[in-house]
Amino acid sequence: MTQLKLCGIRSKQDYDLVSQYSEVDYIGFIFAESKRQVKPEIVKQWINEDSPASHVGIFVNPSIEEVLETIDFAPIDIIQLHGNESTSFLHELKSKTNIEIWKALPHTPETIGKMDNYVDTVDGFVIDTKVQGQWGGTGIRFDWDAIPTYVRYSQRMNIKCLIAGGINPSNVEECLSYKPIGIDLSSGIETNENKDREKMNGLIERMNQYEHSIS
Ligand SMILES: O=C(O)c1ccccc1N[C@@H]1O[C@H](COP(=O)(O)O)[C@@H](O)[C@H]1O
Repeated sequence: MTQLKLCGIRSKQDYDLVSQYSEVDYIGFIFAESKRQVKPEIVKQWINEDSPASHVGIFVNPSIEEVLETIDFAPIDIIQLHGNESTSFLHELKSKTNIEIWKALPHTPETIGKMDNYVDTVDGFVIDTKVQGQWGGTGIRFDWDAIPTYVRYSQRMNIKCLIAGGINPSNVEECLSYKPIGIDLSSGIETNENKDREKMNGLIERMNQYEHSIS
């Protein structure tokens, strides 16, 4: 089954809702400046450490100290970097944390070249839509005809790659038809800034329907 990451958890209620679905592989928290920003000491109170899902912390151009302080508080399994972080920063971060690091990159004609720069340093990629002045969580999709290129690259390099940006219950089957390794959603499962049970049910139902239709 396609890997599933749900991101931008803002409350215990959001966390408990998304944790109910066995299909969820990753649960993400935004520690960067955003309407979805959460504090590590609060996140620590929400996380169930026995959860089968991995917990992902999202940062944008953080300092090493900021990441270390955050993961000291909150039991985070994966660091996702959504800014302009350099490979030397990533090396240093890896040596100081020794946990999985994913690099988020905006989809552009140059993205594969950028992945080449990072591939030996990171454990995974997230490809998101490029939106001027925003780092992520935009609810806007990119041209999904590009997905197979990212899939081929990540299979060749044996590295994880999730597709993000504007995926929602209404278009998830179309997205899955491009055969991504994993998908990452935030806005698409929200209503009035909360994760929405109906949208979650719709998402999982359609993902399961798609999987059955190809099996
Ligand atoms: O969601 C945010 O507020 C956010 C802020 C800063 C960096 C990344 C952010 N979210 C990431 O965006 C995609 C999901 O986007 P969408 O809302 O589904 O279009 C995902 O990678 C989040 O980690």
